[in-house]
Amino acid sequence: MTGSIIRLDNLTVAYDRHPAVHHVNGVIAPGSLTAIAGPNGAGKSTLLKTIIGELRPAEGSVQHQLKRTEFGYLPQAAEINRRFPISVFDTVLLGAWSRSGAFGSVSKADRERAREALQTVGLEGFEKRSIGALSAGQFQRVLFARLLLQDAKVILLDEPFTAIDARTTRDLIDIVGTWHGDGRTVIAVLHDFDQVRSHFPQTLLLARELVSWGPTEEALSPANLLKARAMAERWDEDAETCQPADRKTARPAA
Ligand SMILES: Nc1ncnc2c1ncn2[C@@H]1O[C@H](COP(=O)(O)OP(=O)(O)OP(=O)(O)O)[C@@H](O)[C@H]1O
Repeated sequence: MTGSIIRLDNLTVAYDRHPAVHHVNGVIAPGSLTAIAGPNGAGKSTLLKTIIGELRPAEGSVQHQLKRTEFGYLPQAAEINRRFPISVFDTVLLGAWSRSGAFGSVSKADRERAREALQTVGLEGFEKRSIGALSAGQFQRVLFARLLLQDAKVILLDEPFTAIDARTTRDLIDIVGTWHGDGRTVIAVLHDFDQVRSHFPQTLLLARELVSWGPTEEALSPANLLKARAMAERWDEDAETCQPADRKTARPAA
């Protein structure tokens, strides 16, 4: 696997000048399956949001040739409002938005695809249920069905298996494997190192700065994990401006 679909060039992101991600360099290879790991507050969600263009870099850049609609993005569960009165089926159909447009009608083919996506995630028969009346695991399945319908080139998942039981996690990991098999590029923020080691060939270990990026076993070596922990212990939440850090260059995903 060679080349890059996304390039991070000296990427620095800050909230009100408080730095959250510092001077990250590296590339995501097309078709790669990458985990982003690191302690709480390491900047993992910030990095995903910057890649999809929701946040703007304070310094450096994210370079790619993709349209926004070619990114599929699953935010952390806590960021999604489930009180909105919308059915499971209509939520899945939102995945077809890039084809139908904001006010266009959804094609018959997309309605059929939505039904198939619900079958794939094991939620056949849930079409009319309101999303507020689903368990956390069922709702996560709905969001995966929406991603299936979206048919994105690059899929970013922010803690997709947090608070999800083992069986649902297994089913959703299988879908991630299918996306990888289809040649899509998948990037997921994960906290469970066993999951990362078992299913994600590449890992980016972040502690505001890049600690390591490459084949998972190397990236998550005991020395790198210790380093990430030590960096997290040194964080100054009140730092006003981005302090110059050693520039670290990541290796391209293999
Ligand atoms: N909207 C925001 N406004 C101000 N600061 C923020 C905002 N979002 C995140 N931060 C801060 O940026 C830093 C990185 O947060 P981020 O959510 O990216 O970390 P994370 O690695 O995803 O953490 P976790 O594992 O806890 O989800 C933290 O110090 C956080 O408090």
